[in-house]
Amino acid sequence: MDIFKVLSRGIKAQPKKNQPGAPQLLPSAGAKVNPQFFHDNVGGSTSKRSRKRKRKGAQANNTTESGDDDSDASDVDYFAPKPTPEELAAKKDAELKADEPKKQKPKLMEEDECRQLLKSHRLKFTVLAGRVQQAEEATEKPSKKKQKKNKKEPGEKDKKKKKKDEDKKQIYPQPLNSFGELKYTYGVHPTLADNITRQGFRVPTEVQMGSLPLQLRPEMALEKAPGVEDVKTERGIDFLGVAPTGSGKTISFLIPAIDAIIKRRAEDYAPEADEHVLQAIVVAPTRELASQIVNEGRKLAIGTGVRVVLMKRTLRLVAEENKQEETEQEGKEADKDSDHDSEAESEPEEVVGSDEEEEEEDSDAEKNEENKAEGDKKSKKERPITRVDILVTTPKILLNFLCGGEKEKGKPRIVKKTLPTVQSLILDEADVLLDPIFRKQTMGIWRACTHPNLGMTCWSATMASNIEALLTKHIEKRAKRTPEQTPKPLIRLVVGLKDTAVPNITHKLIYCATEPGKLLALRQLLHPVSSADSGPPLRPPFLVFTQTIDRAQALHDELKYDIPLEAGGSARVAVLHSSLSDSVRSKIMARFRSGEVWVLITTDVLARGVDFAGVNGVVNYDVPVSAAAYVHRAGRTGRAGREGGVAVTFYTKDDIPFVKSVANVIAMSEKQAGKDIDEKDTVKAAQGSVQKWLLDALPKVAKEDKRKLKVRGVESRRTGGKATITTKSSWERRRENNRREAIEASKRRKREAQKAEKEGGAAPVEKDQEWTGLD
Ligand SMILES: Nc1ncnc2c1ncn2[C@@H]1O[C@H](COP(=O)(O)OP(=O)(O)OP(=O)(O)O)[C@@H](O)[C@H]1O
Repeated sequence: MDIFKVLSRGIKAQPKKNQPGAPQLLPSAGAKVNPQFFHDNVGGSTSKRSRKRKRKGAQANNTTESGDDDSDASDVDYFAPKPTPEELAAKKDAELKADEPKKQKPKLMEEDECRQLLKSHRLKFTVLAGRVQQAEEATEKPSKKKQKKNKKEPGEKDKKKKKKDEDKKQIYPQPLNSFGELKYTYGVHPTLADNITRQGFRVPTEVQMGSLPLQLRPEMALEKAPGVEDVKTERGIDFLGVAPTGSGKTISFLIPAIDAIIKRRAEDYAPEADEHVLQAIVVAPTRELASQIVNEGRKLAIGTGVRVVLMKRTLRLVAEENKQEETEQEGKEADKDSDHDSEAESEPEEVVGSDEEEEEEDSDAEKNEENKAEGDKKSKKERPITRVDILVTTPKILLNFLCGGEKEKGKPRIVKKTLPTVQSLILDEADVLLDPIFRKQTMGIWRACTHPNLGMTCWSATMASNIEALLTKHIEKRAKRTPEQTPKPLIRLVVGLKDTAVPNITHKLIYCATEPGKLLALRQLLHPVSSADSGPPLRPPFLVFTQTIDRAQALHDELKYDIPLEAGGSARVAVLHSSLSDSVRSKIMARFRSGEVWVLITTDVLARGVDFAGVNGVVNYDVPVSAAAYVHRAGRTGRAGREGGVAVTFYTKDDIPFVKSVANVIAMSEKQAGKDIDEKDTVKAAQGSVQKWLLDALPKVAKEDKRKLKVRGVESRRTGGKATITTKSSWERRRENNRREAIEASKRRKREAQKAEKEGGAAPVEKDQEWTGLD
């Protein structure tokens, strides 16, 4: 080793912050983050506990900024003896133990303190359904005349009333102050609790603070809350969690699911019984997200004996035959009562959604696997049943199992099997799972879970009110068919403002006059000429979203040689979409996670749920088709409270109908982050990105058009034409077309000549088919 080099490292002056060469605050820069989003000072003073937490957080931030954190000392002192890995592990364990509160009788917070802490973290709980009073009122149905009259009431009045009612329903349950409380206050199994701390999670995020006590021990969480006399929790609760992207919703549903299984197993222990009984199903819209959930679940379940498995086509589960008549009847009832969304229930047995629009298309690899399996019926019969406690699945693949095969064109599907042992159904990204794209499939799975005490939890960063209403109505209806006839309380937690924000990242809207202009702008981001041109710093790795698979592919073809060979070349740019096979998709994911791929071009298949801790930025090459789509795409950066993420959105004049809603999300995000304080004029916050005068001048888009845009996107980008991604001039494209046509014509002539020769005749003479040369 060069000793001079080592010595010089110790004396080399570190560049100061904000100077060239100084380390930048980037999401991938490290793990020193505070995963909590909000710390408001409520009413001028915060509670003792929250003050304590805030000081802790502030300290962590200060030490990070000043750079004099203890843990960094050994990095600076190059001659200090380095601890062995065993010593480091022992030190970490000791630190974790010191963080835990001593075993003591659970101490609950007083009402006021609780209320202030919840407010300071912007946690808002509402009982959406299942209050005993409500259930009684619901039985006294208003007459049809009265209903009509109510509908005619002026909208403003209705809105005010609705808001008042919602405020009334708000409740203040106990929050989780530290992960240590899980074990000692909420009775979580010690192995599971240890697995949580071992993953390095120190401070619960807001959604974890709010949701874990209620899911684990609802009666205790509501013990000191006022106004909950009519919220009966003996049979558990149903839960709806709406929290920002990257806020830790995954472990919020996995912890209670795993813990419930451990407890049930301990209660119903029978030496001869099968240890693994399917008790929980997690449904996610894409395969990438489903396998990510499996990984998270397995880490949490280490040493607990709980098996978390990813659903596959070839997997066999323990299921019962469905009593078909009963299901039909159920479907008809649901259909009769449906008044706000006919699509949801119009064909109760036809449970599969539109194959065309689905993100989850069958991959070749899976089809081959299936064909092979079908070809050998004998081996299929012999295939053993998979022992599983928690099943993670995409909707279609589980429904195919329940219906006994794939959908035949034009035929309605019947759910032939039920899953009576499932006691917990979890919908991750619930708004998309209950959207028309997946709704019939999700409903089919829900109906197949026939346990009378089935618990339902739904999660997303965005939740439209019609989806929420649909969910509430179905929970209530289902409850009427149970022996108790009353629904469990459905409690909704909203973290921050509902639906609208990605608060901890920088947003940027860039106008490009033409489609090729977008390509130039993207290249400008990749290779900025000067820092002034480059806008916000966008460093690899980053994700680029396009509207369609074809566009993703075309953009990849354009960009793959943009990284110099010396820096990795075309291996640094990759494309991932749903028409690639499963194995290719997972290989690309692994390469992106490991840092080998710097620019990953993709479609909305990666927009939801997928967690890449190191992603520094997101580029919306094509504008997202709705505010929710923007939230999810932009939320792939700045995960777990990491700051420094950037979301850049290009728009052309074709995108005008979408820009307003995107700008509003940006404004809300900045407002939530405290960057803009203008209460009334939300769009003002986005002035840095898009001009307010321009936004004001934009036409309002009709609801129906908005719906069409959401499903189809910008039409010209689907069909190609003007919106084709290419940097070639029209002259070059024409020349290429001519050349291609000439080659094809020549091949055709050759084929025909050969054919004629074989048949013994003369070669055909082509009329008017001369090559006209290059244009
Ligand atoms: N308490 C915590 N402290 C630190 N990091 C956490 C904590 N809880 C979760 N994380 C990490 O935060 C990241 C994001 O979590 P997760 O994927 O669950 O977010 P999410 O809310 O489901 O996001 P999305 O809405 O995009 O699906 C993960 O890498 C996870 O390990």
